[in-house]
Amino acid sequence: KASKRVYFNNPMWPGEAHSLVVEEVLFKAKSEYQEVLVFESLTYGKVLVLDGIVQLTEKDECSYQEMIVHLPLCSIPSPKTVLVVGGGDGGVLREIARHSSVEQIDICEIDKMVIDVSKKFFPELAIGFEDPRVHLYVGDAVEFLRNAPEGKYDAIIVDSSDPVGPAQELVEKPFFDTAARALRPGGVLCNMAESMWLHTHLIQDMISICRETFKGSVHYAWTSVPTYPSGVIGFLICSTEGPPVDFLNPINPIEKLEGALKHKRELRFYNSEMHSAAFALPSFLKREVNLL
Ligand SMILES: NCCCCCc1nc2ccccc2[nH]1
Repeated sequence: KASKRVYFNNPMWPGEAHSLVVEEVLFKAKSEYQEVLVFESLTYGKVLVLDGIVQLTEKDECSYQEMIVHLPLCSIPSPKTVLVVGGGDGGVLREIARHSSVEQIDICEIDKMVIDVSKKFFPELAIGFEDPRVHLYVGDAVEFLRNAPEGKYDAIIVDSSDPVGPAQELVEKPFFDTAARALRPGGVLCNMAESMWLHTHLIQDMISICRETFKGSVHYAWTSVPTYPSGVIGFLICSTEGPPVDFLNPINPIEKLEGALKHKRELRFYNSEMHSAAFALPSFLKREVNLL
């Protein structure tokens, strides 16, 4: 069976391309917001692509999903209310469900097709929607947050796609202002924050906005995702003014997480050493972005 190769060229990574061998295309359609593609790859399992950008593969999604959730949630004592912006594939919900202190998980995803496609093709991620603490809102997160009660959330996780489509508004100041207002004092925000190799200007812009909006602390952390061009993705992690948050030394030890397993799947990437290491930054990045 001849398999073909797909090449991912994109203005987000000019001058380079990432490619994967395709065994079989499983789904391809245009939603109200973006093109949604799912295919079986030769070596990374099933792959979810939105507007030509790989969002996740079965093989390496654990790196992104576990780090974007446990870096913030393991940094605050017993998180209870969490909001997910984006995250329609369900992987972030699956990871939040490991925290037994969490009582309510709101998720605001704009594109229903992403949810339906994940439930059909990525059951090991969409399992996150089965947790009884999850409340799903399909709509625009800026609108959702404008109507959210002040100080409602302990943590907000922004699992967005790139700011070149429906997620454009999730890197702009109004969004950060509404997120800060919806967080309790000492609450934490964790956003997907692109690649240190490719997007230091965008990272700097986000940091500048967050330094104004979040009077607690602002940190950049990163992880390895082989199927993201440049091989890494970063996270911008902020806390509002209030009880200080020490992101570099997780207070919720990993044992508590393992113990809270609801769905019998062990952590494949996150642990407390990877947590602390994620905040270690290369010298060029420390020079190019003002993190302290
Ligand atoms: N919603 C999951 C995160 C999606 C991130 C996708 C992504 N991965 C990238 C790698 C390099 C440049 C831009 C990128 N955008």
